[in-house]
Order: sequence, then C-alpha cells, then structure tokens
Amino acid sequence: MSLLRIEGLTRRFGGLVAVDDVSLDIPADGLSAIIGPNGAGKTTLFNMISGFMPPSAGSVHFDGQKISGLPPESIARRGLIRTFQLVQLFEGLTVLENVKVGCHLHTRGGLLAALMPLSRARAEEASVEVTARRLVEETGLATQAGTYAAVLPYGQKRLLEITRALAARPKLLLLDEPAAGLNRQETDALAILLRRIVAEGTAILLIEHDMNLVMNVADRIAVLDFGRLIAKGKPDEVRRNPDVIAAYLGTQEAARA
Ligand SMILES: Nc1ncnc2c1ncn2[C@@H]1O[C@H](COP(=O)(O)OP(=O)(O)OP(=O)(O)O)[C@@H](O)[C@H]1O
Repeated sequence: MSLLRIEGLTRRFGGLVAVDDVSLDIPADGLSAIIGPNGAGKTTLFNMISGFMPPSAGSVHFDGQKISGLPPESIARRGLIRTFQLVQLFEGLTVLENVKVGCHLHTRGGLLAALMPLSRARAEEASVEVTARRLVEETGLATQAGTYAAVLPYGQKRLLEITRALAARPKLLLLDEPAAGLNRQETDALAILLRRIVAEGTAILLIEHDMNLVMNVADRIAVLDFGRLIAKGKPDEVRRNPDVIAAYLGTQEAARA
C-alpha cells in the first residue's frame, strides 16, 4: 500500500489551473521526486498535500487516512513533515533550540507540560536534549549547536531546516527545493544526507530544480507540466521520455525568445 495517495488533485486560481487532476501514489520507502519547469504547479501540489492550501477538487490520503481538509499541524502530527522553498527558521534561537522545537511536536508542551509532575517534565526535556544532540551530530551541525540560526551560512540554514524536520520524526519528509542556493560541494553533501535518511527508513518526497541531484538520489520521478502529470518512472525512463524532453526544451526556447 502506498504511504501517500493523491487522487484527482486540482487547484484553480481564478481561470488558471495550477494543478490539474493529478493522481499519484508515493510508497513508504525510498526517495520520490517531483520535477517540472517553473510554474508547473509543484509548490502548489506540496501546499495542498501538507494542508497549507485547500484543493479545488480531489483528495489526499496519508497512511490510510484522509488528510485533505485537515490543518497543517494535524497533518504534521501524523508524520508528514515539510520544509519550504524559502528557509523558515527561528532566527533568534540557536541551532540546538531550533531542533528541539521540532522534537516538541511529539511532547506535551504548553499547558499540559505545566500540569505534569515536575519529574516527568524534566525526563521529557532530557530526552528531547539527547535526541536533538544526536540529530545535529548526524547532520554535521554539532559544532554549530550553540550558534544562533540567524548567523549561520546559508548552506547550514538549509541543513538545519532538514534537521529540525527530522526531529519531528516524519514518516514522509516533503522537501521543497532543498538544494536551492547551495554550491556544488554542499549539494553533494546534501545528496549523501538524503540517501542516509532514506536508508534509515524515512521516505522522502522532493521537489527540486537541480537535475543532477534528482537523477542521482531519486528512486522514482514524477513530472508536472502546466499542472498536469506528464510522466512518471525511474530516473532513466524519465530522462528519455519525449514528453519530458519537450517540456524542458519548451521552457528553454521560451527563455531564449
Ligand atoms: N496564490 C496564488 N495565486 C495565484 N496564482 C498562483 C498562486 N500560487 C501559484 N500560482 C500560479 O500557479 C502556477 C503554479 O505555481 P507553482 O508555484 O505551484 O509552480 P512551481 O512548479 O512550484 O514553480 P517554481 O518551480 O517556479 O517554484 C503558476 O502559474 C503560479 O503563478
């Protein structure tokens, strides 16, 4: 059974159909990627999957349950965690504190924590600390644990966003252009990290413009063009697909005109 099932998903903005009747199954393992030229509808699709935008039509099921119509926090609590195209961190918190915020999705927090016996609240906090330290170690941010997010170099901000998302213990991690703004070396390191996350059992669904990265890391690729799903398959199949080549050549020709 697929982990994420998208059926007939559609989003209109006035007369524009940004996502047009897309159906797609994402399995519970491996790395799936969605590619497509600028404006193809990738982010709009992500926004609908993660509850940030209601669909005009269609449905999304996650882990066997319907999630379309639920608010983003409720979808996140079920294990579907996303990052954004533009990095969104708590700039005034340190690296470790940012990761702890991710961990707190599954702790009681807030008023309930205040009502808990102190010993239990302390034990929970200690376990969050251990998890957060382990995660910054794994993603290579340990030496920056005490640094404020605001002053991190851009590549490490992107890494921190992924680390914080991992702290929320996703079953499926949605990454919106994680390589945007990274240099080649940082992108290579990202590829290794993504493969490690998948090997450790977390499925990833990725939107990405960097074709080298996608072709290197993806187990399967779906291609959107003008809101429609025009191809899906293994990287080699997609790379050779005439509709995909035409969609990308079309964009290059439009840019030259
Ligand atoms: N809130 C909105 N209101 C109106 N139109 C929108 C809105 N969001 C997106 N669109 C339009 O919907 C289409 C799909 O946009 P979307 O951002 O989903 O594409 P994308 O594939 O993610 O593009 P990119 O690769 O450039 O990020 C575009 O034509 C865009 O202008």
